[in-house]
Amino acid sequence: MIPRLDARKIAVRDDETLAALRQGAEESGFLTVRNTAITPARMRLVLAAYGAFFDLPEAEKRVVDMAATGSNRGWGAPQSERVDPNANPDYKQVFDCGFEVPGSDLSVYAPNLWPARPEGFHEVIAAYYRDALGVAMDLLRGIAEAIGEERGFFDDKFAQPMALLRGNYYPPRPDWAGEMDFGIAAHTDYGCLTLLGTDGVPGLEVLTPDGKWVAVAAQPGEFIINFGEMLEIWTKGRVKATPHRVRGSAQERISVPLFFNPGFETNVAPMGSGEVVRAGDHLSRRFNETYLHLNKG
Ligand SMILES: O=C(O)CCC(=O)C(=O)O
Ligand SMILES: [Fe+2]
Repeated sequence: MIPRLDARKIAVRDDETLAALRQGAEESGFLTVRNTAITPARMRLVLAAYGAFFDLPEAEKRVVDMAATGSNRGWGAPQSERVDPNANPDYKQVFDCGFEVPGSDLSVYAPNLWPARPEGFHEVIAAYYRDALGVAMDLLRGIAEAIGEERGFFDDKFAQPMALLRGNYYPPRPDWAGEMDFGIAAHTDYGCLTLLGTDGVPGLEVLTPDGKWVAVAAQPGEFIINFGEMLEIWTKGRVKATPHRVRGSAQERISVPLFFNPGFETNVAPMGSGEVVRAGDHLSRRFNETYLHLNKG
């Protein structure tokens, strides 16, 4: 149901692989990709860096708490985000970093907040951010082709991507957790494409068209790819933004999504509609709805 692809075959435009890529984008809204430029060993290093950060005493994480800022850079405490208004705030913790545009007063391009420890965290994560952007862009070129656009259709729109890299830490599912409590509650991602690395522990569940939640797992080095609201709007519903969630289990878990979003001014209105929906407005609205410290309502 969820296509499992080889990035090397996407690169050489293997017909069968491109057909599976299209099917993943247009039907389930999820697929997996292995053999990208990011090796399993590299991914384990990144997961270990996030793990060491989340292990720090809370007081140290508070130094880079995004709640003290007007943007989403740094640490997000448990219950700091509510992605589903019908569920309780998520029990996960996060660390977010993103694309910086020096001098910009847009919060989506705000400066990153880096913790002093663990040693090497900034270097490991920033280097991964850079390389993951390249992998995501390559996948998006494949998607452009799969939906009948020029291969370079998205290139200029992603020159200053509002790309957000997140480390998610899910502790073992708390014993107080009830029906309305999730590691991350049901949601669709807000942007275009999400490149998700995980430590291999199961937990992600994806909603199928017939209303069933199915588990999707991948080992470090294999990525789960899904698509977000902007790309669904932009492609007139051709590419699917599929709901997903993590309830959590007795095993702790780390996942690392890169949310790959175009530049602020990019028009993501349905292609050819003549309407205007600025990517930055959509993303800012969704951030304001879901991060409790940005919630003005
Ligand atoms: O942890 C996962 O597998 C999914 C995380 C997720 O959906 C998100 O951060 O948007
Ligand atoms: Fe998500």
